[in-house]
Amino acid sequence: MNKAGKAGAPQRALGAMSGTSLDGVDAAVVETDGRWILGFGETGYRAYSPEERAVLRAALGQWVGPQAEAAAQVVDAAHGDLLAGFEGVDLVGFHGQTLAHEPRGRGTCQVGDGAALAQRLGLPVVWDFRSDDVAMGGEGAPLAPFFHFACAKWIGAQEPLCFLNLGGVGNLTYVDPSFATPEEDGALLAFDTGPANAPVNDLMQARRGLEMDAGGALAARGQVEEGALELFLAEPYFARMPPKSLDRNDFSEMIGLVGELGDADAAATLTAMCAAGVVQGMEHCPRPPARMLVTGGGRHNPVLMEMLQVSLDCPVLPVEAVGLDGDMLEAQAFAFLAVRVAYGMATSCPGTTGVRALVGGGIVSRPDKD
Ligand SMILES: Nc1ncnc2c1ncn2[C@@H]1O[C@H](COP(=O)(O)OP(=O)(O)OP(=O)(O)O)[C@@H](O)[C@H]1O
Ligand SMILES: CC(=O)N[C@H]1[C@@H]2OC[C@@H](O2)[C@@H](O)[C@@H]1O[C@H](C)C(=O)O
Repeated sequence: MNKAGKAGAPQRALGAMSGTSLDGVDAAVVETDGRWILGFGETGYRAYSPEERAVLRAALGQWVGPQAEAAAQVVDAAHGDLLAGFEGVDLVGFHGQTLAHEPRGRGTCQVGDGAALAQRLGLPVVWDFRSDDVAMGGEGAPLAPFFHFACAKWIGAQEPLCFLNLGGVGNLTYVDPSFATPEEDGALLAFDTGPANAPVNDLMQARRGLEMDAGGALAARGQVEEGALELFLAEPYFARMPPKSLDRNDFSEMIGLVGELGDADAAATLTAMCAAGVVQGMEHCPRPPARMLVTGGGRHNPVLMEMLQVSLDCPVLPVEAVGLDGDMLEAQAFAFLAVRVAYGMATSCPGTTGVRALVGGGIVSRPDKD
């Protein structure tokens, strides 16, 4: 891998992400030369059916075997359906679905066959973005930070700022836009903040048979149990210096901390845990950011957004405040990263994943000509 690769001709890249909440596949087009965002294009979404979701859920934590293979088939079919509907695309960035993530142990596992997708779409497909980073001593996640750097430039940011993604897991990127490139030491710091929506979703599923606490309505009626919150923050993960990353189910026992509480208090406490992980994480930022731009489904939860706002000294805003699309930022990130991989440019650095040196992960699969 030539990590010193340079930006090239503009490409229209289509990125696709199947996130930890297992709701469906997001896809989005980005025009980029690998360094700058030149424009945003069409977006799309393909929800998983309840049956497909059950197959994916059953495979979480599986590295190989029939359940992982069944999950891979679901992922391949859903991506094939969704991505075939896009036109005028030069290449595809295919994240796949993370089933297991243990960067200091067995590695990282995203299912989905990029070579088969390249045949089906008749386009080059970049995939397996995380493995090289892990092999080089990195966390393999988060990978969106290089795209966040480009977003900061796109919106004309002059002051350091944070991007916060609140999906199943939370991840934070501190960007200093005074640097010219994301690879420079100090331009980026990134890490997973802790569980975000996953524990609340699990609670809603277990107690009410619902997917989520829509609008934070249940949490809004509850009281935060401070003792449980303290126990949560005593987890060694929070004292670890970043970069650091999590698997979706790393904090699944959190639900046990609220086991004795009523539904509303339990929802309020799990929501507060998500916010507290972020607030704790902010201590690692080299300078206070001028604003925090929030992406991912958690930005739709006003209780969570308010908990963040009261604890942080900067404005906490959905990314829509600066004209970005908070439902598509991750898919756009993998479009952008695909072009960087194609041009031999780095996709992570010591500040984003803790990798030893700059690394450009990813496999490029091209369709057969005949
Ligand atoms: N209106 C809403 N009210 C409350 N919570 C919401 C709302 N909309 C979405 N969410 C939360 O956001 C979650 C989905 O977030 P998102 O789509 O960003 O996850 P993801 O991309 O799968 O996760 P990750 O970024 O961890 O891979 C839902 O499962 C839910 O918990
Ligand atoms: C191993 C893995 O798939 N991690 C995801 C997950 O979902 C959110 C958080 O945990 C982040 O670390 C990462 O995704 C984003 C897109 C990233 O790599 O930047």
